[in-house]
Amino acid sequence: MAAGGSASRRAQEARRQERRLREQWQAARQEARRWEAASEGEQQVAAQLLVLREQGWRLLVDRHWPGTRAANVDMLLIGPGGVFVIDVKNWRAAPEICDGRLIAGGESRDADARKLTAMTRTAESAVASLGLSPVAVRPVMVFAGRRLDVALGRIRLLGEHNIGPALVRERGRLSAASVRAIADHLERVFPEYEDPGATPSPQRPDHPQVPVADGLFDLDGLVEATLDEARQAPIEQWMTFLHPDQVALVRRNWAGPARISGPAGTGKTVVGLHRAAHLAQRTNGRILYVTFANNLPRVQATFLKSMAPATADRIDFRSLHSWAQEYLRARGVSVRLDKNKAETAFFRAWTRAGRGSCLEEIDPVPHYWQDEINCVIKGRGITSFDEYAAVPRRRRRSSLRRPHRQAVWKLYEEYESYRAGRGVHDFNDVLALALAEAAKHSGPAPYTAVIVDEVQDLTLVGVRLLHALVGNAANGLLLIGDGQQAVYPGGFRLSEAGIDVRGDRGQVLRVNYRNSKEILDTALGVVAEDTFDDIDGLRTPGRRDVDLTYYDGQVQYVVKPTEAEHDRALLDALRALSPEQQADTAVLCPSKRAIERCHRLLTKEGIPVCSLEHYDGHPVEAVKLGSYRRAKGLEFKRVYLPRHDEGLHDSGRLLGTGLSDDGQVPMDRLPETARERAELARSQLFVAMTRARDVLWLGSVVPDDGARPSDSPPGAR
Ligand SMILES: Nc1ncnc2c1ncn2[C@@H]1O[C@H](COP(=O)(O)OP(=O)(O)OP(=O)(O)O)[C@@H](O)[C@H]1O
Repeated sequence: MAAGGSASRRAQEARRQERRLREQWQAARQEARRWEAASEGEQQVAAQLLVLREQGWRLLVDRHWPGTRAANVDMLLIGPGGVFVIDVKNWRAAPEICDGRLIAGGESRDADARKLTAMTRTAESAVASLGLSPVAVRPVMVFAGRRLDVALGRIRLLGEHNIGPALVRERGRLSAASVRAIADHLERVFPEYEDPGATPSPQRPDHPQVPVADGLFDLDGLVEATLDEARQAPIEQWMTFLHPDQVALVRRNWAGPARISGPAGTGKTVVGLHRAAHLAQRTNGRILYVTFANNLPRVQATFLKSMAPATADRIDFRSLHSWAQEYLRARGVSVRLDKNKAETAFFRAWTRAGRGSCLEEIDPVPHYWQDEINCVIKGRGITSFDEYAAVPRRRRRSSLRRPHRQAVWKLYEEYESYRAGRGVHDFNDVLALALAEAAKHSGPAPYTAVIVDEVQDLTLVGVRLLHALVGNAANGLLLIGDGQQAVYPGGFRLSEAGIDVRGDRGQVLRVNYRNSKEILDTALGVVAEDTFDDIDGLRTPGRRDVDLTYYDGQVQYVVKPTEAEHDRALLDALRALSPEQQADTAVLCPSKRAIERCHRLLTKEGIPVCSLEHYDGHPVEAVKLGSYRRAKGLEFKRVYLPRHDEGLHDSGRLLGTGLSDDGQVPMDRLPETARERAELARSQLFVAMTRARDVLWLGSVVPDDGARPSDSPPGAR
C-alpha cells in the first residue's frame, strides 16, 4: 500500500474521531454541570474525564475515603490504562516542584501530596483482593484551568487539559470486563460522599449554577492520543494481575532481609519486578535489581518499563559484576579485570602445583580445581588455610582430606602469586574489592532496596556485598531464587552471610504458571533423584510437588540415527514456524561449541537468529539461540534442545579412568567428581527444559545399532 493511501485513511479516521469527541464533549459538559456538590474546578475536570467514558473508562466522583470519618476522594477513574486516584486542585498559584517538594505561591503543599498518596494506598488495598498489582493504581493531581505534565515521585501532576490525552495514552492493561469488575468493587469500597456538616443545597441538579468553560477542551490532544493508543499493543496480563498471594508479597512490609523461593515457573521474578516497582512508588530512593547473568537485566528492564514506566528511571537493572566494577570506579578504586590473563595464571599455577599432585588422583581435569578456588576459596572470601581446612564445601561431591586441602591451598597460592604478578584481577577479586569498599562506606545507603534474582548463582561474597549495601533495613534486601536451578558449582547458606530470613521473611511460591504437566514432569524426571540443599539449608527432594495452572503444552521427542538426520529434523521444524512463531522460539545448547554449530546450521538455512546475549526482551522476529545458562530466568513458547542428552553423557565421562561414556555406568559407581558434574549438567538441562511454555522439542542422536533405547531419550527418563 502506498504511503499516501495510509495517510489519507489516517486523516479520515482522525476527522471521524474528532466529530465523535465533539458530541461526547457536549454531553459531558451538560452532565458535569449537574454536580452541585463538586467545586467549579472539579466540574471542569470531570467534564474532561467524562468524555473518556465512551472509550471504556468509568468515573466515580466525590467518594467517601474509607477508614476516615469525613474525608473524601475527588475522583476515581478506572479504564484500560488502570486505576487512577484523582485529586483536583483549583489553586490560584501555579504548582512547582523544587528539590522534590510541591510548592505553590511560595508555600509547601507536601501535605496534599502525602494525603493523595495515602488515598492511593487505600485504593491499592481495595483492589489487591482482586489480584490487581499496585503498579496499576496511580495517584494523579489535576490542576483546574492549567496545562502541565510532571511527576512528583509516584504522583503525576497534570493540567486539566492534559489529563484526558495523558490517560488515553496509557498502555492498555485492563479489559472491558476487568474495568467493570474493578469499578463496581471500588464503587462499593468508596461509597458516595455525604458531607456531615453540609446544609442541604437549594440547587436542583438540573439547574446549572457553575458555568463550565467552553472552548477549553483539548480535542486535538485527545484525538492524537486515541490514535496513538490504538497503535500500542496491550501489555501482558501478568504485568497487571497477580495471584492475591503474590500481591500480598509485593506489598508486604518486612522488618529485615527477606527471601522468596519456589520451583521453576512459579512467578518469583514476576513478584520481584512488581516489588521493585512498588518500592520505587513508595520511596524516593533508588532500587538495585541484580542477577548473576549479563543478559537478564536487559530483559527485565524492558519488562519493567512496559509494566510501570513511571518507576523505570529509579530502578537499576544490573548484573552483579558489571555493577561492582562501576561501583569501584565511582569510588576511585582501580580494577583490572582480565579474564584471559587470570585464566593463563591459573594454568601456569596448575602446571607448577597441580599436575602430578594428589589432586589429579581425585580429578585430573584442572577445571575442577579452578572451580574449587573460584567457588569455594575465593567465592567464600577464605583467606587462610585454617579456614579452608574446616570449611564445609557445599555442593561439592569430592571429600577432601587434609593433604588434599593442603594441595588445593598450594595451587591457590601459586595462582594468586601469578595473577598478582601480572597485575590483573579475576571476577572474585572484583566482588571482594567492592565488599571491602562497601564495608568502609558510611553515610546514606546508595540504595533504598536491593532485589537479587537467581540468588543461588551468586557466591557467598556476592551475597555479602549486596547485603552490605542495605544492611538489615526494613524492606532493604530481597533474595529470590531456587536451589534446584543452581547451574554453577559450589554453594553457600544465608546464615553464613549473616542473613536471617526466619519466620515470615522466608516465603515460598508453589503455583507454576508456565509449564504444562507433560513438560514439567519431563523436566522433573531429569532431576528426580537429585536432592538439593537450598541456601536456607533445607534439603529438598528433586521431584517436588508443584501446583499447575497451565495445561496446554507438549513434549516432542525426535530421535534420529545420524547427526545429519537429527539436524534436518530440527531445521524442518524451525522452518515450518511463521516469523511470529519464530520470535517466541529458542534453541538452547549446553556448550559454546554446540551453539556455534547450531548458529552455522540455522544461518545456512536462512533462519533468522538472535543470540540470547543480545536479546533484550523486545520482540524480534528471529529464533533465539544461546546456552542453557543464558536461558535462565527467561521463557519461550517453543524450546528446542538439539542433542539434549549428550551433555549428560559427556559430563559422566571420566577422563583417563577407563569408564565407559555410554551413560550406562551406575551413578553410585561413578567417582564423586563425575557425579557432581553429571548433577550439574542435569540441573542445567532442567533449567533449559522448564523455559518451555507450549512445546518442548528434545532431539537425540541414537545410531541404529546404538545401545540407548530409541523411544525415550535418557534425559527424559
Ligand atoms: N499471577 C500470574 N498469573 C498469570 N501468569 C503468571 C502469574 N505469575 C506468573 N505468571 C507467568 O508465569 C511465568 C513464570 O513466571 P516467572 O518467570 O516469574 O517465574 P520464576 O519462578 O521466576 O521462574 P524461574 O525460576 O523458572 O525462572 C511468567 O512469565 C508469567 O507469564
